[in-house]
Amino acid sequence: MDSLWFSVICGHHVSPFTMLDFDQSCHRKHGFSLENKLVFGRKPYKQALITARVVSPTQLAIVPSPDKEPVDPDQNHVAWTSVKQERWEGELVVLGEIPLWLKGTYLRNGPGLWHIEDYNFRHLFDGYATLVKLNFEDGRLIAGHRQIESEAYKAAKKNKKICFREFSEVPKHENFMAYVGDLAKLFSGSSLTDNANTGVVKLGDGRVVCLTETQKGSLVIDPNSLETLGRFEYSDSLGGLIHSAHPIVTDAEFLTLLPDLLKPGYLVVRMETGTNERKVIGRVNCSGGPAPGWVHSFPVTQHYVVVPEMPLRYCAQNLLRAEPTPLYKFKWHPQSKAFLHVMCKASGKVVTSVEVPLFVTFHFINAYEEEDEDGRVTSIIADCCEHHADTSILDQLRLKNLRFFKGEDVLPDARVGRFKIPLDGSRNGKLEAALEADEHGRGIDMCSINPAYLGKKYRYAYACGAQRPCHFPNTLTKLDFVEKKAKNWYDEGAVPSEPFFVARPGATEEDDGVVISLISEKNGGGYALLLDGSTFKEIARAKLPYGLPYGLHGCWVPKK
Ligand SMILES: CC1=C[C@H](O/C=C(C)\C=C\C2=C(C)CCCC2(C)C)OC1=O
Ligand SMILES: CC(/C=C/C=O)=C\C=C/O
Ligand SMILES: [Fe+2]
Repeated sequence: MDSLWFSVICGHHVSPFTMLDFDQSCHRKHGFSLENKLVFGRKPYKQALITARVVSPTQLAIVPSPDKEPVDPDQNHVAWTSVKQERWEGELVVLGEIPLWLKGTYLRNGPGLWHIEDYNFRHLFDGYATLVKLNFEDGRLIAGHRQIESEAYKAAKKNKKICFREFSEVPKHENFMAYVGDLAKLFSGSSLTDNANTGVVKLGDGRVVCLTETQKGSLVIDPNSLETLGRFEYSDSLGGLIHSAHPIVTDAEFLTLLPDLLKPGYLVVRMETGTNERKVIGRVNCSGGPAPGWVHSFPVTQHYVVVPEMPLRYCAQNLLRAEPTPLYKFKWHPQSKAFLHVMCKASGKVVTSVEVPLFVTFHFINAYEEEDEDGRVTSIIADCCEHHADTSILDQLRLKNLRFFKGEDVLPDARVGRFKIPLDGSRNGKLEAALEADEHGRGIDMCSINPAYLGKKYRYAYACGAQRPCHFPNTLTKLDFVEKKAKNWYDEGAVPSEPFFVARPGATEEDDGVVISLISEKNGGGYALLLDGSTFKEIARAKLPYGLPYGLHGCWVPKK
């Protein structure tokens, strides 16, 4: 318990206060002292200019980290180190200015705890979910983080071992019969994880849901307390075990894809806001391969859903294995080719399926329709963070690789892949870079756009790029698809998470707003960063009491 952070005393608010006041009141009320451990104020550190909401440390279920004292700082970057404790909340000191119009909560989800007892997980995606919040109001910022209480997480803590199948980790079986029993449970889905560690979305009715690739890993949370409220139960009988981890969510609906591993294809489904019932829009049959391609995400236009069929396909044999394969639950099938299918949202009809060059992507950025002079849709443009049809990025995201950086340039190249899908019956689509990849250091992933441009012609995207040499995307980049230029933000040794764009209410320009990112620093620290959406210059930053692990995707919950 060498460096625990308490989010301070119970039942009262003190703001602003000096460390001395704080320490004394803490001692008076609770009989413990913080011994200058709050080092996140402005210098001198004895003045911790925070407002503390008060949680007794005895109420915190503390998860001690097994990590030993840092030997080599490169191997112990806080981005890849388990979160220090289960939860924390407090006000941060803001340097710069938070726009007064920014009122609401940014939530970010991600895998933040990569060990149980002394067993260390292997892959970034295995970690138990850590939810982070940044609550902005009146230029002030209250931050917090909390572990998501999935069944998988609770069972692991209780039994001191992994109890469900994670991305690459599988529970260890005591004997062969236990293994066979577990396989049976795999088919029913009961052995699959509900560790909702990938994203978080705000539904049109206000419910906030954390998600992962398993359907059972859809968990409702309270965006203020970050408490896990329970499972989001899909009330339909569509079944299936997996879905896209990135549904398209608007105020009106929730669209997602349900891969069908038995009869290779995908169901395109829609859940109307205010309901828990998904209804089938239509079905796409795969054009190649023994199984559907992995659909981590997919794009939509105003009238169409684009269903990607990557040659990186789900693999039933690999699903059954106890030890991870180089491609985990997937298999690379270049001979099966790659396709994009376009489904009309209104009719559920597949209007075209085109073969495209082989590709690998986690994240589609956006898509839109191109029209001729008579307003007829002639083609669809779909953009994604494309890894040059190379699956090695999956291996690069093993914790062993992320924790080892000796200055070598090992991040595989990536580009903004721009697909052009003709709607004139042609059988082939094109794939080209939307801009010179050197503009963003030949690394690109973790993207966001102005949500008002979802499915529409757009000019800007925000993402993580690369400043070489590096082993992981280490810049924030603003992409301009008209000028074909990028603006880059970089802080040496820092690992920034997905830049998230929030539009200024009433804005008319696409990039009028702010970009939020959480930064994990090389010295173990961390801060929340706000960039101007237009100039891409820093407007504010606020240091966290300690650096947080890397996180994946976020959402914005505006203040009501
Ligand atoms: C990316 C990304 C992956 C990750 O996924 C987590 C899980 C638990 C995935 C599990 C599975 C597959 C990837 C393939 C099919 C089977 C199944 C076991 C459901 O979180 C991420 O962000
Ligand atoms: C971290 C990442 C993918 C996350 C998926 O949700 C990719 C990083 C580099 O491309
Ligand atoms: Fe993702």
